[in-house]
Amino acid sequence: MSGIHDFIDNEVKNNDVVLFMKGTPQFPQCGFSGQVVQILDYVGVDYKGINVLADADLRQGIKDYSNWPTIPQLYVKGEFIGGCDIVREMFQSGELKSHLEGQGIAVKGAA
Ligand SMILES: N[C@@H](CCC(=O)N[C@@H](CS)C(=O)NCC(=O)O)C(=O)O
Ligand code: FES
Repeated sequence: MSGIHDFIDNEVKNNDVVLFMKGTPQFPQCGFSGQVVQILDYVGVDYKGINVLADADLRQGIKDYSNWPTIPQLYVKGEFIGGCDIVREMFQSGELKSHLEGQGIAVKGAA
């Protein structure tokens, strides 16, 4: 358990934008994860996708780490942002882009 916690901790602290998801950015294996992939790609931000389906301990571990019951989960600069609903709302309001820019993270897309 602490091994998974440390793995997650390292990933979210060493990558500006991390998406814990089902499947990969190239091949999402759930519509909720796929929606966040589409949004991040549209915004044009670089991110690391981590497939929780590859590891049952990781799938549970990220829920414990974030105290959030579902996948996907988006992290920006080590901070938990939310799941699909929250990311979509932030995207629609423009808050996602402004939050990324406020953190000094490049956004290259039209949004
Ligand atoms: N309303 C959620 C949708 C995500 C969701 O419901 N995920 C479910 C189905 S993919 C989940 O992760 N269930 C626990 C699991 O599969 O481990 C959100 O905003 O992210
Ligand atoms: S895997 Fe069935 S809803 Fe996500």
